Amino acid sequence: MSIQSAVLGFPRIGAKREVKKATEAYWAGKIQAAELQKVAKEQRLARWQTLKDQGVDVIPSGDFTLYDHVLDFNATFNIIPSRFAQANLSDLDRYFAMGRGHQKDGVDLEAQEMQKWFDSNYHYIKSEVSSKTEFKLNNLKPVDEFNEAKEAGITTRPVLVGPITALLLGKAGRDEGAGAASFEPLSLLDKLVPVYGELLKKLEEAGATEVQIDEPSLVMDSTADLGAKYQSTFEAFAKAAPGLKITLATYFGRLDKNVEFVAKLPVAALHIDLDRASEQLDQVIAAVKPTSLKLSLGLVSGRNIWKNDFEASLATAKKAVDALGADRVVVATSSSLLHTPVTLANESRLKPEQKDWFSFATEKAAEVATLAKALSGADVQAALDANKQSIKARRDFEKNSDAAVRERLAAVTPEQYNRKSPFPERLAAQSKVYKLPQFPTTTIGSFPQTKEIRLARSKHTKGELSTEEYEKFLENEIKHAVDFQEAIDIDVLVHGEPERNDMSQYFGEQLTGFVFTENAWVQSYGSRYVRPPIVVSDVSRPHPMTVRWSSYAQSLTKRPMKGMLTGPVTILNWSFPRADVSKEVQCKQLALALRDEVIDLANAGIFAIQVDEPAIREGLPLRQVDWDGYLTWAVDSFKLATAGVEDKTSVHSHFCYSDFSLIFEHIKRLDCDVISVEQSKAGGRDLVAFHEKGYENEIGPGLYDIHSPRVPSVEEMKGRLDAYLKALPAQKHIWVNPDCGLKTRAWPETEQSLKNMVEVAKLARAERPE
Ligand SMILES: Nc1nc2c(c(=O)[nH]1)N[C@@H](CNc1ccc(C(=O)N[C@@H](CCC(=O)N[C@@H](CCC(=O)N[C@@H](CCC(=O)O)C(=O)O)C(=O)O)C(=O)O)cc1)CN2
Ligand code: MET
Ligand SMILES: [Zn+2]
Repeated sequence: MSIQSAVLGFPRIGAKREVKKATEAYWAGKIQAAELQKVAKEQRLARWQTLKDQGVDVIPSGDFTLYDHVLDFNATFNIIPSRFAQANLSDLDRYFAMGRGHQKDGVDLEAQEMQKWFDSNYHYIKSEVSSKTEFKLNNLKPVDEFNEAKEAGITTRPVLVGPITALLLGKAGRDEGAGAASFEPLSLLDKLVPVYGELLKKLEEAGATEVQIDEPSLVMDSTADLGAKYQSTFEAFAKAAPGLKITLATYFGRLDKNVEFVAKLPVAALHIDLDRASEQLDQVIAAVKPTSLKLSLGLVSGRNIWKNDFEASLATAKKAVDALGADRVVVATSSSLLHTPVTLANESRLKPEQKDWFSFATEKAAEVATLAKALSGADVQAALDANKQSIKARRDFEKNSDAAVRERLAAVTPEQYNRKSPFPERLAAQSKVYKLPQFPTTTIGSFPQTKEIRLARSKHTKGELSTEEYEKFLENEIKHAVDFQEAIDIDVLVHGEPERNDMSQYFGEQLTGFVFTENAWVQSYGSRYVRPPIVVSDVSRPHPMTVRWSSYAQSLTKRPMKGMLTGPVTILNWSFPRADVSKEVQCKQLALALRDEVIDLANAGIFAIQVDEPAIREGLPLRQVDWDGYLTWAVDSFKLATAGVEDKTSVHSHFCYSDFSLIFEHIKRLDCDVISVEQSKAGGRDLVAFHEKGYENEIGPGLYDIHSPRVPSVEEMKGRLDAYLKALPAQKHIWVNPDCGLKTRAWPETEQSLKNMVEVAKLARAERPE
């Protein structure tokens, strides 16, 4: 009996970022839709061929996307808010408009809200549903892509977002009007299921024998009471397409008690994540044993880049084989591989001994295939031996540690976690340094990362531009940003971050203990990708990282300059962490490195220092019982990084991606002088908690969405500010700022948007004199 290997999903960006380049060229009007579709097709074929070449048995289809797979789901099932449905746009432009907004030829559409995909740095587009949503098959993308693969000679397993997860991830849209606050997206399940069943039927008719339905929500507390809904849903699917074998995929965490109802569902196989939650294996085996379910073992991580330890994986798999029999076991990736880079093959600068520690998506596909072959009794001894050697070499390296870093961390005292005085005293001390107006205006840090900036950096990396020339270039950029902010009358300035390729990678590149890559891009949202640095050993700061740029910027102006750092939790969450040391230790090592930087900035005369922690919320464990453990070390790390300065220095932080109400007490414990939060798409939803819990420190709720090129009008932002003021009636100190940094924007829209924003602050000051 041979055991099958399966890959749950593969990166869709292309090994050389082909999809980014083509979509951006299309948006810029440089290529036509047909050219874009041609690139998309080439990429789909290349992905299938890669997986086939690596020896994978079960190859996914339908997981390719030009923007986001949840947006694809919405387009297929006609979850299209009326403002998009009514717009005079092609289907493709309507699709992109839903993801990124549209402002052209008199059409002005705000993008839909983005949200983090579970605990990852991937963002999906949040569906807007309402009682007016009419599910129907608006397109047949999953069937078309299945057919496309079939024509290329590859039989695939189509992948679909599960209906319950899809609805749980959505929200009541504007079309619901006044009833939106009480509208439950899940109430639409009964209407969605028959249409979903129709799609399954069409896949079956097209010749599919299997389908993968992703229900990652099953690893969250929110599904504990949904057993009956899952049961009726999957019963309906079994009826709609009786010939289709369904693999119900769960990932990113453990099923816990949900496994009791999940094991009874009328599906063919259950997939579990043994990378994130290996502890669930015994419980799951016990639950599925009496049934006829197959168990798909998620052994090869879809979330990190470490080479799989074959010996450990095979031991785990044997446990399942012994309990269930070989015919009921599948070996798979833990989740889709979209969170990992495409291939190690394009990394030429990693030292060979380091390269040998890693596996990216293509290499992971080969790992799954090898594991399945090993379990099926095929002769893969050479591969097993090579793997054993690599793992041993890594373990040997991991024995090294930096004594100075370890000793410093061990010697940290409780006082080092806290500012010297409480907020009101700090505020008094800070007001003596700079007297800011009411509704002070600021931005979140970055200004447009133009083509010129990227080109200069790329030339500098390649040695075509000297360090002196590059730094002169950056100074000019900073000067331009400072002059602009003064000209439009911003109160607290930033230097604009032109020197950074990415807010976490930039720090990773300057700290000891990280390695970084050349082409290892991972999709963050739409056409925006990141190259997460990799933590391989103890972390320390060999030299100041940002002081030079902030000091230069401050030298250009009398207005207060805000220094700009990425916080320890965010650097860690946006890196690939090492696996041999706890995240807490890695985070606190980062915190100590940043603490020195914060103190250096203050000593250089920087008045305000913003330490961004946009990823603190995303790293929140998926099960609530695990929250306190994480939040304790995460918040402590931020405090350790920031509390070393005197009262007169203003510590800011910034958070994007809403839903802070859940972790509000911990946000409070950060004890920032000022925090800015993304809020424009959430319409003030998160501010309720700040009011109800009596938050006293200063807040800057974002006035406009920066992910979209559209320019918000004064009226629009003034309306938003008024709504925020209503939600925060007792709050004395409200800042006026955008939702997030402006790096993905171009200058023309940035100039106009910020001018409008300053106008809004001035209107508000006139209405509420001090
Ligand atoms: N890590 C991370 N996660 C995050 C964020 C973030 O800023 N960083 N922000 C939130 C939203 N996510 C985002 C993710 C990426 C980008 C983004 O702008 N990415 C850039 C790449 C940034 C980068 O690393 N740029 C490098 C390399 C740029 C490049 O493509 N260079 C060219 C050469 C220059 C040229 O000719 O243009 C090349 O290599 O071919 C640089 O500036 O140096 C992109 O996709 O375009 C923005 C937001 C949440 N998660
Ligand atoms: C994703 S949070 C971004 C914060 C950063 N300071 C910026 O302005 O780009
Ligand atoms: Zn942000």
